[in-house]
Amino acid sequence: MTTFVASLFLPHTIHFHDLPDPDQNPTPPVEPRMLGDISQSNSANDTRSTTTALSLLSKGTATPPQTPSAKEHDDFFSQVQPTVTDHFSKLDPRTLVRSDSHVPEGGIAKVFNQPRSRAAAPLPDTILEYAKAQERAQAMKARMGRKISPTRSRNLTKEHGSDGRWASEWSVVPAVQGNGGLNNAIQAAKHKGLLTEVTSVGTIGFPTDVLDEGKKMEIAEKLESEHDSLTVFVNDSDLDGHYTHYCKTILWPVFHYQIPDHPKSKAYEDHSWVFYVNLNQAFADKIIENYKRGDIIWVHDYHLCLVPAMIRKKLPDAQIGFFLHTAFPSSEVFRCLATRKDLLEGMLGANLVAFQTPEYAHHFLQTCSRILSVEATEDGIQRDNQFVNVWSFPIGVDPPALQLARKAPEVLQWTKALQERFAGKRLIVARDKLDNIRGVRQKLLAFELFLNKYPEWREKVVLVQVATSTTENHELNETVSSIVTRIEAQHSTLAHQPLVFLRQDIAFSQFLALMSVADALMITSLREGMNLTCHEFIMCQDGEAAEQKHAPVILSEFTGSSVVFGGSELAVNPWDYRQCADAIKKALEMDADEKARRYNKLRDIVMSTTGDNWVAKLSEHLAKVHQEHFQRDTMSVPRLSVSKLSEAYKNAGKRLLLLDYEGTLAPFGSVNKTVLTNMDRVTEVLNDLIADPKNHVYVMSGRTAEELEMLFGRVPGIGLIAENGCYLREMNTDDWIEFADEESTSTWKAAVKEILQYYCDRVENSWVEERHASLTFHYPRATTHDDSPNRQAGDCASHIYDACQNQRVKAVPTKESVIVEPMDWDKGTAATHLLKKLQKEGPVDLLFAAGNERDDEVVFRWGKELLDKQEVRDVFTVNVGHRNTVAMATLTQGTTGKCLNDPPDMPLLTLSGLLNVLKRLVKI
Ligand SMILES: O=P(O)(O)OC[C@H]1O[C@H](O[C@H]2O[C@H](CO)[C@@H](O)[C@H](O)[C@H]2O)[C@H](O)[C@@H](O)[C@@H]1O
Repeated sequence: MTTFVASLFLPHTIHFHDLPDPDQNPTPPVEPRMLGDISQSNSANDTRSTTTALSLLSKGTATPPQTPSAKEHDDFFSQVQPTVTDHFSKLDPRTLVRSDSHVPEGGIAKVFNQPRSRAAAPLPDTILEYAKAQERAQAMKARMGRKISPTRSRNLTKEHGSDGRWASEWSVVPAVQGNGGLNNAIQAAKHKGLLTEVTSVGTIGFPTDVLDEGKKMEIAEKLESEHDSLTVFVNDSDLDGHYTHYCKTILWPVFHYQIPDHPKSKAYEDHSWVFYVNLNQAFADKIIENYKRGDIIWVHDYHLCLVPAMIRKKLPDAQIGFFLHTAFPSSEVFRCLATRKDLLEGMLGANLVAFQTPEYAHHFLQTCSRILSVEATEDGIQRDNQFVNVWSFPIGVDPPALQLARKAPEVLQWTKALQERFAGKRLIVARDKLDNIRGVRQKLLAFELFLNKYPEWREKVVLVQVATSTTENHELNETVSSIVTRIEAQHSTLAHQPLVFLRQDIAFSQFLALMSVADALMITSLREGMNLTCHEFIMCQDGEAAEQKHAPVILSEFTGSSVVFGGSELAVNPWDYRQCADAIKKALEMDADEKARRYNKLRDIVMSTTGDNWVAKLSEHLAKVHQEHFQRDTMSVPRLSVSKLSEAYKNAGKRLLLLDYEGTLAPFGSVNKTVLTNMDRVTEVLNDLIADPKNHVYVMSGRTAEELEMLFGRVPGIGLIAENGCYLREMNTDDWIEFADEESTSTWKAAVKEILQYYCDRVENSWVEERHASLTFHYPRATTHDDSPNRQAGDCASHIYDACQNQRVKAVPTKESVIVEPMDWDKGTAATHLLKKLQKEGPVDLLFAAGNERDDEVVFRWGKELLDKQEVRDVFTVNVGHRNTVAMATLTQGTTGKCLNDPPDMPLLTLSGLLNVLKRLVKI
């Protein structure tokens, strides 16, 4: 059994040994070498706008430490680009990487010798132009009349200028980009034996059009055989259009609450969607091609939202999990995406959609409810024929591997060097990507305010901010540069420079050392899925190296980590500069006891919320829900075996028959009309059934007790379950048992009525139907094309879901209506009540339940449980017809005793087919 772990970038990539063309790749290729080997200065612009400790050293009074060498020491502060090996721990065999792996500015080709994109750039500006280009391409393809063969493609590559530079030696190296946190978690789980056969699925992270098919195959084979990795190759346009365009300019900002409202933004009609679709399809195809029955598929992050549904289409029974590592925004933000429905539908192809925090999961549920008008429960999304579980469980780091990595000689050397360098100063540290989401600008402004507000600290504190960047964001760069310059101009003295702003990444060993010597960490992301840098910081503060500093963590309340830390951090709102400035002061002035108290809690959390535990819990949960889904599905797949049913019926001493009314015994009618159809046949069958004293026959319905009494007045003595289980009239009695408590019903009804009235005022022809224990919002649609009432209904359901969370009511969107009813009572609870009572007088041997709607499924599931627990010898559940589609009515059989997989002896039945079955039974 293989577990596929699909993530945009594989944990490994390729480094070509050939020297690149200096015009294309200005940086020389990087072979693995020791720390500090490369000395590379910044661009003029960067040097102008950043402060470095190198300059600090030249101005300052501090003596450079002797170990590591002065050159190495200078390298740290002169923004040296780390080498390949610097990104990884040199001690840990699991290739521990930094959780938050950042691609260096200028792209991955700065680190490895790799080809550049051959995508035709720039992409067309508008959808219209894009469509025309597509048409032209299609026409050309049609004219050519055949697919390009690999040989032909090789020739084309030559014709198009491949100079063979990518044809010779290459080696597999650990990737710098990608989700380091995910890779570490998988490694840790493998190490612990929680996962055995894992196959990574991903791209090698660079454009491959220039490589010929043979080379691609060679690479794919090596990665598969030596690194358990399946390589997804897409063309350069798809890779670039997917990642740089759709992911980075649209999804990433929106998932982090940034709606591009710039007038020139094309975010909402961006043609790059097609590339997103193509790349997702390539991932799905690769997995489908390699899948074997029983395998498990995990799809990771926002780059691959469509993959679950694409796989589900081809592999209906596969066990698929989707984990979103980033934040998931509120529905108000998500609904701005033009492709919102496709993205949600894509994720809902999974059995389990999981998030870092309950808040993101809640947003997702609410968004599905509003945008897709589906029923959202606490546990997931109910769709017509499928339930998708929604869950949250936070990722973590790998503490043992980090502890080991910290013991590397370089880390210890750097720790010592930094301690000496900053002796007598208090150090606030941070490492963030320089993009609009990580709040570096806000942090600098808060730090500036701190220096202005608390002058007594000016000479004593240093903020070391490592700011890495993946994309060129001139506007942000300029803003940040001007703040850095201002702080420097205002607060630097001959003897002291309060800000060290490093515009490039540092090596992993330097990072670990920096985290170890710090007096506080400051993270001010405006939104972030988790932020594992905080977790790494906490591990680095552990033990001797940190001299038990127990340094506090100043952390944005908008990160998943803040939720996990539960208040032991110093939580800040990054937009509130005053609060952030005060938090810096608090961190620096915190007494030892408070520091230790907070630190110990944080340490316990990080030690228990680990990456391997995250893998284990997600795997467990996925297996559980997949099994549940499978059971639900098998309930309605096999057809009813009438011979088996007849046999069981004959042998039963006591039988319980639960028959749904509308859509099962009789067709659906108008909601206003009580008498829907000629009831003669139904009445006759029911009277025959209750004439047998072995039979306990109940009709279940959403209708009120009064309506049911009227409808079944000609079947005296029949049992009735009204309002979907809130009321019960036992057989041969006149009294109704009222399960729903009147007082709490009137309380929630008052609240819900107000909400429904709001929607009634906005949706034409809508109205509210009141029953004793439920309220239904009806919104007959004027035309089938008009989606707005559906949207209003989705909003209405999610509004109720949010407003009435403590009132134990659920809002269920159905066709042209939203039903609001109690959570605690349903047809299943009424049936349980009945069965218990009957069992007091001896066993019930046969349960026969027939229904057609979702509210009948609780009874089907309950029946299955009874059978599993052997509480009832034979259970037959019958699902009549397609939901809400009487014309298509079929009869299928669900959970049965011994005949789950029996061959069908009743192929297709209409509603009246059920009556025929019942008639046949009474004749036995
Ligand atoms: O920048 P991308 O290549 O698009 O990747 C997105 C980020 O992925 C990783 O971060 C995400 O996962 C982390 C672990 O679950 C989580 O802590 C973080 O909040 C998520 O955004 C990766 O660590 C980042 O470098 C990437 O930017």
